[in-house]
Formats: sequence, C-alpha cells, structure tokens
Amino acid sequence: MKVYLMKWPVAFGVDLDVMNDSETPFPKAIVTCLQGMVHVMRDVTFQFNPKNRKFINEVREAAKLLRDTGRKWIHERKMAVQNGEDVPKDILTQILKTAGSVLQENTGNDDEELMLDNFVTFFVAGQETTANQLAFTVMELGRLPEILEKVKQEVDDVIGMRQEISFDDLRKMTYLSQVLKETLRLYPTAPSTSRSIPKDMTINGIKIPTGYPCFFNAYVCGRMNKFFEDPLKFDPERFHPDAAKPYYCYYPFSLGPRSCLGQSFAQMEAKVVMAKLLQRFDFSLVPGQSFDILDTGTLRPKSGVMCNIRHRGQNTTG
Ligand code: HEM
Repeated sequence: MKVYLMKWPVAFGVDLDVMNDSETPFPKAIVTCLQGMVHVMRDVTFQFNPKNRKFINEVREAAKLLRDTGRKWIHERKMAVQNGEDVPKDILTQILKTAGSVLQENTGNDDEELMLDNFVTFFVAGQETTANQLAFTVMELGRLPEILEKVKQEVDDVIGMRQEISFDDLRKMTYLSQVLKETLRLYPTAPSTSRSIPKDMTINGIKIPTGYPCFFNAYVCGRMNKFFEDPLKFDPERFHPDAAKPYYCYYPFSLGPRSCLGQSFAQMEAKVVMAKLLQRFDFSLVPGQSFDILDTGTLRPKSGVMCNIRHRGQNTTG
C-alpha cells in the first residue's frame, strides 16, 4: 500500500496530478533537492568531490525547476489579485501577503527571492514526511492487533459510518493521536535537525566553539532507555493525556521558533487519512516483511508496507 497525500491543491491551488504520475518532473525535483540537501549536511566535502559533479548539476537543475515553477505560480496569483479575481485563502496567498509586508521595509528583488525561498522550503520540508508517518503507523498497527482493535473502536465510536469528519471529531479521537505520536517517537520521519552555535557555549561539560553545527537526533532520543522505559516497545499509553509529558527528549517536529511550520496541518492530515482508512478497511500485513527502515534524510519503511486489504464487512481480499 502506498499513501500519497494531496496537500498541494490545499496549499497552492494547483493540482500536479501526482496520483496518476509519480514521475512528474516537479515531485521528482523535490526529491532530488532533498537528497542534495542531505548529502551536503552529512558530508561537508561532498560538493568538492569531482565524482559528485553530475549529481550536483542535477540538484541545481531541480532547484531551478522548483524556483521557476514558483515564480510562475506567484506571478499568476499576483495577476489574479490585481485583476480583482476571487483567490483561495491558501498558503500561496499567505506567502504573497507576508512578502508584501516585508517589502515595505525592504527594496529591490528581495520580496521575490524571499517568496521563492518560502515556496521551496514548504515543498521540500513537507515532502513525504506525513505519508511515511502513515506507512509506519499502518506497519505498527498491523503488528499489534490489540492496539489496532482499540483505535478502530474509537474511530467507530466517534465517526461511525459518517463521510465527513469535523474538527470536533478529530479532537475526540485521542487514542488515534496517541498512536500517531508514538509512531513518531520510534520513527521520526524527519529524524534530525541542526543548529549553528552563535557563541561559544558549554553543555554538560563539553565546550562547543562558535560557528560549529550541532545535530539533534530525534530518532536516537526516542529510543533511549534514559528517556523512555522499554523504548523499543510500541506503546501509545506513553502519550495518554494523563501521562507525564516527555521533557525535551521527544521532538519529531523540532522545538523552538524554527520548529516545523506544518506540524498542526500535518497531524490533522494524518488523523483524517488514518481515521478514514480505519473506518473503511480491514488490513493485515503480508507475512515475511523485514520492517527495516531506510534513511534518505527522511525515514521510510525500506520495502514499503505490504498489506492485504478489504472493505470492512466484505469477504473479498485485494
Ligand atoms: C509528519 C510530518 C512532518 C514532520 C515529522 C516534520 C518535521 C519537521 C522538522 C523536524 C523540521 C525542522 C525544524 C528545525 O530545523 O528545527 C521541519 C521544518 C519545517 N516543516 Fe515540517 N514536518 C512534517 C510535515 C510538514 C508539512 C506537511 C509541512 C508543510 C505543510 C511542513 C513544513 C515545514 C516547514 C515550512 C519547515 C521549516 C520551518 C522553518 O525553517 O522555520 N512540515 N519539519
């Protein structure tokens, strides 16, 4: 089972037809840019090795495609606004508004460059993280029938067979939230983040000089005995509303002012998709899968998550 999420129409009012064609140049360019970013972050010598020149050129081309596309969409939306057309209240409109207010303080082409930076960041940052979170959730639920039953029961109690899911329904599905949070503890789909140090500091007796990049790894923290009892056990009760909150050791969306901008959106999206899946389908894992994790900068199940799936209440398998 492969999960594609359609956040682009929501964000930019544009449908890129990824459901029918995952080889469309735009999504491919996002993946290439993400790969380039990860290589450079993990190996400072990467860009100087002549062996990597071909790949680096591909990344440059991909970044150009993203920026050119962004420029076109921004231009079209600006025209629509100027012509008094009704425009959606989406992220593209928000980017235009923000750049507009920055423009009052800046001059030159800064506004367009800033808009394009935000545009590209949005796409690269949101790439596959939620889809992979859902894949890991399905994987764990498939391995743990008791938890699967419990979460399915909650979905049945809250939405039954209703088609629409309201914001209030989402709030009521607390166990599903716990399952999704626990998934990101064991499988933080964006596993690490970094910060550079503006001045010398000492942490736990270790001196860190100015300018050094520091990496924080949510995958490692989430699996440490020191922070989580029996850390490899998938246990949504850790995130029960009455349980003690993890203190600076659980940060799949990072922490602080530059933490994930899409966190609320992503978790709402994940909850809706998961609730719909549980409402409509029974699924079981195809036996003999490895459950290995592949790290390409974001984490994903190495060989996908193969499921037998059938409509609830029907007997046929598919
Ligand atoms: C399960 C899903 C997601 C996870 C685990 C995740 C995780 C993260 C992490 C760890 C960061 C790095 C923050 C830092 O360096 O401190 C980040 C940044 C960011 N994310 Fe997400 N993300 C997810 C989904 C999304 C989605 C769907 C969007 C867009 C709708 C998004 C937009 C962003 C943006 C714009 C940033 C950059 C924020 C900044 O630099 O100020 N993310 N995300």
